[in-house]
Amino acid sequence: MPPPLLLEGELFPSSPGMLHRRSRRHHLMNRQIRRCSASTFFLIALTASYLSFRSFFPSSSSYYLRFGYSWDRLVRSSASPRRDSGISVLVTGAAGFVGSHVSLALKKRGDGVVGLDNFNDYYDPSLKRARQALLSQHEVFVVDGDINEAQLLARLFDSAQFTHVMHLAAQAGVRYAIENPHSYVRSNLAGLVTLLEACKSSDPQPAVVWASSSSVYGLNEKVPFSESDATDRPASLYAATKKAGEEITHSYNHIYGLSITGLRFFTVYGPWGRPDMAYFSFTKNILQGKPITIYRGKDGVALARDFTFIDDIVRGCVASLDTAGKSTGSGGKKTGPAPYRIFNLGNTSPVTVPKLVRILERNLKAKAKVIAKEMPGNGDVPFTHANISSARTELGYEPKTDLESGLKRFVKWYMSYYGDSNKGDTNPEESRQ
Ligand SMILES: O=C(O)[C@H]1O[C@H](OP(=O)(O)OP(=O)(O)OC[C@H]2O[C@@H](n3ccc(=O)[nH]c3=O)[C@H](O)[C@@H]2O)[C@H](O)[C@@H](O)[C@@H]1O
Repeated sequence: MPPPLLLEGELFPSSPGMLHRRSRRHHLMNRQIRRCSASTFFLIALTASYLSFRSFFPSSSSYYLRFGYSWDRLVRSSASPRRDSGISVLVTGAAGFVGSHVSLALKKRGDGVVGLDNFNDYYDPSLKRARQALLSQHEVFVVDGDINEAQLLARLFDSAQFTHVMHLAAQAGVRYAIENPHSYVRSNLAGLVTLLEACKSSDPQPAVVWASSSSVYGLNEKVPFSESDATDRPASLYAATKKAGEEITHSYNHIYGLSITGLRFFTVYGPWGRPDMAYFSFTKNILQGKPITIYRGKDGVALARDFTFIDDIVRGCVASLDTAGKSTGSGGKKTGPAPYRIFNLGNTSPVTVPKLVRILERNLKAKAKVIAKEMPGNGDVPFTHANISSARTELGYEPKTDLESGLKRFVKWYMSYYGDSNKGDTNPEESRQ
């Protein structure tokens, strides 16, 4: 194949002058090509080393977003108390129902608060984002992360000196365990242990207050339920994981000197509540003219719950933080005994589910279309009733809100949040009702 014309002319010039000029041009071009190759090589090498540097981190951009200078600054500033002798609290599940309320209450009285939440889609995550937005208005920083991320927890404890951890992140819901048992193991067992490991290794160790559940009483028939009652007959996997949590926290208290307070919440309800709970989904269905199912116990007996209003629960949580003794461990070793406490936080006045529906009907000015069904054997218990003497004595806990006034406040919030647009339709738990 003949060589290209231009090249032929360069190699066999028609005149010496031309040869000279062409040879200089040729020389210059060669130099440019060499320079080009060198810079191309340099660029390739640079890109390669950048890429291999990036691969050290799970995701470089999220790494910098999470652990960059401004992330640290946000964590530190959010964790700093604004009052003398204020406490500094890491609240897990901060975008959840109880977590968001407790975070706000602490921040409002001048304590430092950093939230942690994985924003999972067990129920409508947009409600969790709305709670986060509210917290952000009050300068509470909520970190997007999971309690199973040991590296993240270690970094949080490095960035701020938390005096307390309010552990509320969990897989909630009694009946959903039939559908997704592993999410209970992941959050309520594995996540709990990862969090306790971080607490035990932190120096100084924080005091831990965490959410257990009234469901640990399971098939207990002695009423009202007292903390000293047997809790060895759970009726659901959810209850079993909460009971296991009480044992797990006990072992961390015993071995590492972590100060532990477990709170057995009794069916908490109120504004910004959880859409998977009966009072919430009943409200939505009544407004939409859809039927609701009311379960009945043996021989048609109405089921009852010791429904407890969120503000009362918040007071109990804050009092638990305030009275929690210090952890005694250091460098992963206990230096003396630390407090281990368990309290019922209930309302002490159980109300039947049909009565709950009647109160909702009055507040919503609408009639419920009721389907009555026998309670399915999927983890439910017929009734709950809290003895709160211990919480009264040790925490000064005194519930102030009856179901009538609490539901009134819930309905007011529901109407202002959703309007009558029935926005609740987008909730994933819809399919679970
Ligand atoms: O106190 C607790 O420890 C627990 O309280 C609630 O669990 P639960 O009391 O079962 O609350 P709901 O799911 O709101 O049910 C309340 C009552 O309504 C009944 N119900 C529920 C749903 C339904 O469609 N129909 C119905 O009659 C239930 O059987 C129950 O008696 C929470 O969902 C748990 O996360 C929490 O740990």
